[in-house]
Amino acid sequence: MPSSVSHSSPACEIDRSQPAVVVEDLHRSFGSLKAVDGVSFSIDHGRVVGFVGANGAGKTTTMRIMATLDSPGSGSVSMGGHNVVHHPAKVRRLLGWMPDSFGTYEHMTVLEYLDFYARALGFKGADRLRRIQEVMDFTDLTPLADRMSNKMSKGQTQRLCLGRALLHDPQILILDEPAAGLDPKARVELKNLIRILAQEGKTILISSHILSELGEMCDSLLFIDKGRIVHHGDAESMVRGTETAGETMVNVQLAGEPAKLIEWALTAPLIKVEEETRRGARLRIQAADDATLSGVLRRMIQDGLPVLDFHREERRLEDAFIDMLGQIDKNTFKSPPPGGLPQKNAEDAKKEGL
Ligand SMILES: Nc1ncnc2c1ncn2[C@@H]1O[C@H](COP(=O)(O)OP(=O)(O)OP(=O)(O)O)[C@@H](O)[C@H]1O
Repeated sequence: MPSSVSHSSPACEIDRSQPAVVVEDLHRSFGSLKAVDGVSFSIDHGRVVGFVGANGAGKTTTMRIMATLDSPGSGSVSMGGHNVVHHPAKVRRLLGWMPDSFGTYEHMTVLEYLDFYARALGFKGADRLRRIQEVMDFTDLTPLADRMSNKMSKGQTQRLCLGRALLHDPQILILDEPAAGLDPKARVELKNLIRILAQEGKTILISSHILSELGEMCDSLLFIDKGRIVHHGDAESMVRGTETAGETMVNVQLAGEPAKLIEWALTAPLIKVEEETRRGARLRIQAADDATLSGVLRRMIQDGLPVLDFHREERRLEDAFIDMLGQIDKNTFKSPPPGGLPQKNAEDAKKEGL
């Protein structure tokens, strides 16, 4: 795969005296529903920012306004120094938009599809053919040039959609869920393309539900919930910021029935079941010191649990996000069964070396 997809002619003038993207107090409602409710953020040139939020949080609505496809109720958005409402044509010239779903046309090959959009963008003659070839090489679509565009795999279709968005060599890219539905190999390929685009200095806003991948790929993460930005920072500070002092997440695997571990954890002091896993569970232990953690392991073994693996986990971005929103699924914090052993309080348990 080639290492670059830059084009010699600039797509549109871009004002570098201000951030590439500035969103200020953006609102957009559908009837009584406030889909975007006072969103503000900015993105510096050449940064890759992940846009994260639950279904219906307001990501697509925000991105569509940024891409000039919808109008704000109030507030303002400027892309490359151009206001999306006052100068949509300028914004479109410097912007590549990859929607979360897009239509391909029947009876149109990959080459014809890209050619159609290249013509619409004003490319002419040899320049157009050269540009299409550059984009097909970059997205690894050259071997598929004659393939019907509506008869491709999801990964190939996403590469075509990205290729279409790159034709005019935009400086800013907005990618809405580009990795959705891709298998692991296709996700890695897409991630590599995004990494190269980032190295070329493009400003990229990318939404996804796969937080761990976004954490690796992005300089910072923008978290949105119910139409409001709830955090903007790098993945590490996000994880640190939501860390609960004195807690440790431990992943435990058993040789036998995982249910035994869950049953045991329900009655054990200091321990909550964060998530049941195929062979055991992730446990949230209200302690961070070695003595207490080794005491927990000792107690498991004394109580006859066939422990195969017991290790501290790095805190996951998903956990941090859920904690931040205060949306921990209460079902994972099960109460002791009726008639079960009473929970000791944390202080008592610590005194007993647990
Ligand atoms: N055209 C529309 N008409 C009515 N409601 C809409 C419209 N577009 C979006 N909404 C609503 O606005 C809210 C935000 O939707 P949006 O698509 O922006 O969320 P999202 O974060 O992109 O979600 P997802 O991850 O599911 O794509 C949702 O409740 C959605 O149902």
